[in-house]
Amino acid sequence: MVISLHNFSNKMTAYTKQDVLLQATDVCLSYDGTPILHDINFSIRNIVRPGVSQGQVISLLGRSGVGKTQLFRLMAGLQKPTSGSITINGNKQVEAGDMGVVFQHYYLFEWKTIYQSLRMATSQNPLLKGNEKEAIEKWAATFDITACLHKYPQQLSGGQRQRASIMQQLLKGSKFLLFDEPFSGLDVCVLDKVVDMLLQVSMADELNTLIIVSHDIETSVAISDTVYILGKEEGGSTIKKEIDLVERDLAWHKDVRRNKAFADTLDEIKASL
Ligand SMILES: Nc1ncnc2c1ncn2[C@@H]1O[C@H](COP(=O)(O)OP(=O)(O)OP(=O)(O)O)[C@@H](O)[C@H]1O
Repeated sequence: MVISLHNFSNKMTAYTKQDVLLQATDVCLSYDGTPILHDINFSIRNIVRPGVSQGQVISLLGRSGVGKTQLFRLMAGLQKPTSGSITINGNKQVEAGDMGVVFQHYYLFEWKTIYQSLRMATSQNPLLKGNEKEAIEKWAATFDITACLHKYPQQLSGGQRQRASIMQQLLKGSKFLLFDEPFSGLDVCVLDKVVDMLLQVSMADELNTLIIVSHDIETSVAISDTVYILGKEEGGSTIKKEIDLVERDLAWHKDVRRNKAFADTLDEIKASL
């Protein structure tokens, strides 16, 4: 069923939301009886656009200390909720390794060249069997790090390390990619490149699902289709608001920041933090 039609720049954009890719159900987390997260419920669905390989981009926003990192860790399978569940692809409880996780301090093996690290990543992906080298070279060209492949991480800039780190997760074959503060500490030009790169990754496969935890509200909203706002309540933090940016015709437009509705949405988000 087609949910909605949008008219932008004379182009009609039809889309449907189909299978649930990730489901959080009644998730609670406490430490020594102190509630941190409470009653977290949301589902991420596969967005399907005719003729476009459209992945999903979700941002998780909230004030400092609200519990974003804790929810990130639960989604990454690095920690179990005290109660409730997070499942992917039907009914599979998420476990460490199911998701590609790109930490803020890009984790690469310091004693291996970038190529060696990436080669290790490809060995975990049966779909690349026999084409590992080609896959590495293709993504390296896309991410503009071909010249870095035979260097060690300490010989790379922060931006190059970040791109290598994202490639590492992509080559493992993870459809879910979790990003912890991907925009922090980047200069404006590099930030634009990272945004472009994330959009390319999201559109590389219809099932690619990027989940971004960030303090940079404007950049996050500009590239997302959905925003979740985590807010504090008596019994722990919970999702206080979900904003469907596709419904608002604010997703998938390069110049969205010039749109008045975009500015209004930023104001709305800031007011609800
Ligand atoms: N191991 C732990 N034991 C007890 N409390 C913890 C533990 N880890 C985190 N917390 C608490 O959980 C709450 C949420 O922390 P979290 O790091 O998820 O916040 P955040 O939203 O990511 O903050 P920031 O934006 O500042 O990184 C905080 O009150 C923190 O003190």
